[in-house]
Amino acid sequence: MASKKRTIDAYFSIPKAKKPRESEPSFLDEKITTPVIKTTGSLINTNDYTIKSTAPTRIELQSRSTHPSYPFPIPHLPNALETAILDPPARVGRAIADQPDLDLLYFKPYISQPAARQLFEFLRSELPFYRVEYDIMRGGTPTHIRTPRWTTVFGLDETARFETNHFSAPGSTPDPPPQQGNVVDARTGEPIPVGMQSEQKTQTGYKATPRPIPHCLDVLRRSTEAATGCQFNFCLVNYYASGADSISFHSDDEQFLGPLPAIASFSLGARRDFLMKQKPPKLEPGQAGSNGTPKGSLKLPLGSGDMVLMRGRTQANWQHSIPKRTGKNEWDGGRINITFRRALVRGGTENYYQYNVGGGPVYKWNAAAKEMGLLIQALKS
Ligand SMILES: O=C(O)CCC(=O)C(=O)O
Ligand SMILES: [Fe+2]
Repeated sequence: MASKKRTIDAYFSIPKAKKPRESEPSFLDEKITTPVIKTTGSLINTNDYTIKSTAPTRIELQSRSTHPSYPFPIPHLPNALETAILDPPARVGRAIADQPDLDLLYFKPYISQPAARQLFEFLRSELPFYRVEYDIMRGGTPTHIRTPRWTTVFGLDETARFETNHFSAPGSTPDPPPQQGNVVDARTGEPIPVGMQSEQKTQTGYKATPRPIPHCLDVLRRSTEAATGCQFNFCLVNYYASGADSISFHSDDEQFLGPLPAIASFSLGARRDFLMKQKPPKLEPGQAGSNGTPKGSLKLPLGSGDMVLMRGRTQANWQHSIPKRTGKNEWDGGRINITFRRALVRGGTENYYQYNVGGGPVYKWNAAAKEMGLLIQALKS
């Protein structure tokens, strides 16, 4: 999925919504069953993610990230977990660069096992999730795609920032991020409208309604920046409820990330295989024959707490995927993937919200039913 060549002007304007990442035929996507929506189950947060010895105090529970763009407030991490995450990585990263254009740094693990388990339970319980659907043309045929995993996203590209008012709530953790408000131009500080409907209006504002990275994920973002020397302004979260959830081969090579993007990718929960394969070599114009067979490949069985930094020429030359798992491996208790990225221009913000939040309903983990439930129905019950 190499990006098409674009002019500089096009590069700095809002691109048309890019490609969906899924390349499975639609019948595969349709096989993903709609989650059974429980109207009786309560979605009130029971904090079932806590490990007994580090149960949050009442004060900790009062500390939450709030923002008009959030469907509900998102609690801060329990103090002990926050401290564990702010510690330097449990192991130094191992460079993997033994194949052409491959440049990885593999922390195995980055987060210790108990902290990774607790973070998994916390994020699954506390974040809003979406099952995004969209229509595309595939080989000339209109195709409906149902993203085969749960997704959510937070962040804003480099051209803008969230206005800060430096208010910190009583009982907040020692180093709270300032309360974050309106979206403003990074250079001028002028307010930028969000949630714009018409194409014309999106020249001045965002179609998307960007969400600030909540404190619980910002702690990990800051730790990752310190450990890698890279900067990140976006946080994408995938939840693979079982082996039936997946992500097909793709590259995160969008132009809005710039030419050599660094992407930090965390795994929490069940172990899943992360497959990488080299892109087929490009043909010179006029060159006859097939594209040739890509030679390079790699399999990393990512465990809870592991982090892979993909950098340099990796996205330009390699694809990656989390394939489905069937049979006895299918019911694995679930896996969360968190990626930190740096989007340079507005097109990145529009793309990420379109494909990771979309226009459908909000879901939240239902601890009693042990599945995602529709938020709106749970609140009514
Ligand atoms: O779940 C993973 O490890 C990979 C996720 C991924 O490739 C993506 O979100 O772009
Ligand atoms: Fe990816």
